Amino acid sequence: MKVLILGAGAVGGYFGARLAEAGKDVTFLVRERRREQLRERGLRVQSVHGDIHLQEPQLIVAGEETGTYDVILLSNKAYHLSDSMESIAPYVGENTMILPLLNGIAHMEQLWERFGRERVLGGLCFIETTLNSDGDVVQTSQTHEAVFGEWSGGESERIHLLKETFAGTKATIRTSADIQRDMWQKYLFITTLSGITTLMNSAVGPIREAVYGLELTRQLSEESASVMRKIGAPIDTDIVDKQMKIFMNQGYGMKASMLRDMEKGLEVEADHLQGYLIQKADQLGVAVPLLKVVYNNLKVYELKRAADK
Ligand SMILES: NC(=O)C1=CN([C@@H]2O[C@H](COP(=O)(O)OP(=O)(O)OC[C@H]3O[C@@H](n4cnc5c(N)ncnc54)[C@H](OP(=O)(O)O)[C@@H]3O)[C@@H](O)[C@H]2O)C=CC1
Ligand SMILES: CC(C)(CO)C(=O)C(=O)O
Repeated sequence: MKVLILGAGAVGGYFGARLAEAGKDVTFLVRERRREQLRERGLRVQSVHGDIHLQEPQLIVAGEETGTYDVILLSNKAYHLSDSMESIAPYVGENTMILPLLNGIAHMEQLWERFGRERVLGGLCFIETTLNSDGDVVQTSQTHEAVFGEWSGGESERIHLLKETFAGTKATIRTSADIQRDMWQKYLFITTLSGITTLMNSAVGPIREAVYGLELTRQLSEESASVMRKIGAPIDTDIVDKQMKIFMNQGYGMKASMLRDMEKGLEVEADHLQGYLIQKADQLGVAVPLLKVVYNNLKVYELKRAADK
């Protein structure tokens, strides 16, 4: 199978390098500046699971003619979705599968609208990874998992083929028969984790220790879960309890990628994650006061960032 990865950033660079390391036919669709950097340094990954150095990763920029691909992994940030969809469009054929690894859920509707529901799989990833100042991927904790499946559930023939394609890769790339639930639950987890760590400007350890840290984290999770339930999202009844346990088990220095991006002065996915849920909450009459504090904090960051430019 021919695999195209949109973006060679923290997530796409990591999983793409792992696939290439395993000998899969992987091409990265990147922008000009990233292509120059990757041509100069190669694609380097520093990882707790072993480093990788791809000296000459296969690279294209949008518009180059290569024909279509069997599967396209999307690993852009949500605020680059429109551009990313335009960039991949020439490489999408009749049977191409589009597998998004973005956090959140709102991108699914945009992808369905642009490419048709049939082509778009559900997907997500659990990984803590970032780019350093040289553009190398730095992956720092044990989990390095990507999950995919048919949005409508079950395991189809094409999902089976994709699973075989990804087999033998030194990362956990697995299927889910209920990817909708997995995506909503990951959305709940990341909305809470990115919300509380950016609001407190801290990794999870000090938040857990501070006087109201756990209470506020739970409140945030419960607010988002109540919106999701009102929407009819398929989340487990005890999901908040389960995710609080996961929160307790994270390493002391664990941070959401959104906080790492803020620390670097980069754009954040506030509208895509917290903003989307607040919009739904307001439409459905669900009170989400703490979620609004979190979102407002991100909006203040965005305003200050724009003023500093
Ligand atoms: N980092 C993490 O630990 C995790 C992130 N996620 C989620 O994964 C998604 C990706 O995050 P992450 O990898 O951190 O983000 P990064 O910013 O590190 O990477 C995104 C990449 O997409 C590229 N890109 C954007 N638009 C285009 C385009 N039109 N053509 C080609 N390349 C493009 C960017 O290229 P350029 O360099 O040119 O800007 C960039 O390299 C987000 O939704 C995030 O929330 C999920 C789990 C963990
Ligand atoms: C919580 C985590 C690290 C899990 O993959 C994540 O999705 C993020 O920080 O963006």
